[in-house]
Amino acid sequence: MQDVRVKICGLTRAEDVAAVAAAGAAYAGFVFFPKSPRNVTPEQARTLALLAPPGLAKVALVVDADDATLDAITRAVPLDMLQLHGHETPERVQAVRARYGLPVMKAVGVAEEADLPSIGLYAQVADQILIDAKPPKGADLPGGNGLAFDWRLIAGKRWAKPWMLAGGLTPETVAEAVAMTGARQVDVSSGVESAPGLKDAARIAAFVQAAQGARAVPKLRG
Ligand SMILES: O=C(O)c1ccccc1NCC(=O)[C@H](O)[C@H](O)COP(=O)(O)O
Repeated sequence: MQDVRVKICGLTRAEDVAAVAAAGAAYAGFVFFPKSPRNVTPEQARTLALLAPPGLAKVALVVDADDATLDAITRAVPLDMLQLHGHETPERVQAVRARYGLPVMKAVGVAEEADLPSIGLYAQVADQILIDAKPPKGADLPGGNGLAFDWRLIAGKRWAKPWMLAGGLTPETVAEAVAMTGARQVDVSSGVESAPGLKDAARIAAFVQAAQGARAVPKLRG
C-alpha cells in the first residue's frame, strides 16, 4: 500500500520549504488571504516555490478570488494546483480549471451529516476535494483554524475523485484520523506551528512520519 500523501499548508519562509521537502511531504501550500497570519504575496510565493525540489507540488490557496487576482498569482508563481477555499460554486470551479489549465482542489467544510452531499457535488467538477472542518460562525479565517470535525462522519465513505482530510490534525492525531477515515492524503497547517503562521520543522517532520506510518482501516458504514 502506498504512503499517505501529506500537504503542509501556509508556508511563509525558505526554511519552511526546506523542512517540508526534507520531511518528504507531497504538497506545499501557499495562502493568499490577507487576513491570514500565513498570507504571502505572489512575489514571496514565487521565491518560495522556486526553492521546492521536483516532486514537491506547489499549491496556491485562494478564497473567492477573482480572475485578476488569480491571473497575478498564476503569472508569478510556478504552480501545480489551485485550492479554492471560499464559497466558489461548481460553475466557478469549472471556469477556473478551464482558464488556468491547472488541477483544482475544492475545499468543502464539514460539521454534520448534512454537509456531506456537497463533497459529491464538487467531486463532479474538481480534480480533488479537501474535506476540512467547517469554520466556526464569525471566524476570521475560512480554514486553518486548528479545529477538527467528527471523523466518523466520513469513515468508509468513497467519492469519485481523490480527496484529502484536513482540520485540526496534529502529529499526535493524524494516525488515528487516517485509520478512522481511510484518508490517503492529509493536510495540516496549525498543527505543525509553534505560533500562528510560524511553521515548526520538528513538528512537520513528526507529522509526515506519523502520517506515512499510518494505515487506513476504514470502518464501513451501512
Ligand atoms: O491557513 C490559513 O490561514 C487559511 C486562510 C484562509 C483559508 C484557508 C486557510 N487554510 C486552509 C488550509 O488548507 C488548512 O491547511 C486547513 O484548513 C487545515 O488547517 P488546520 O486546521 O489549521 O490544520
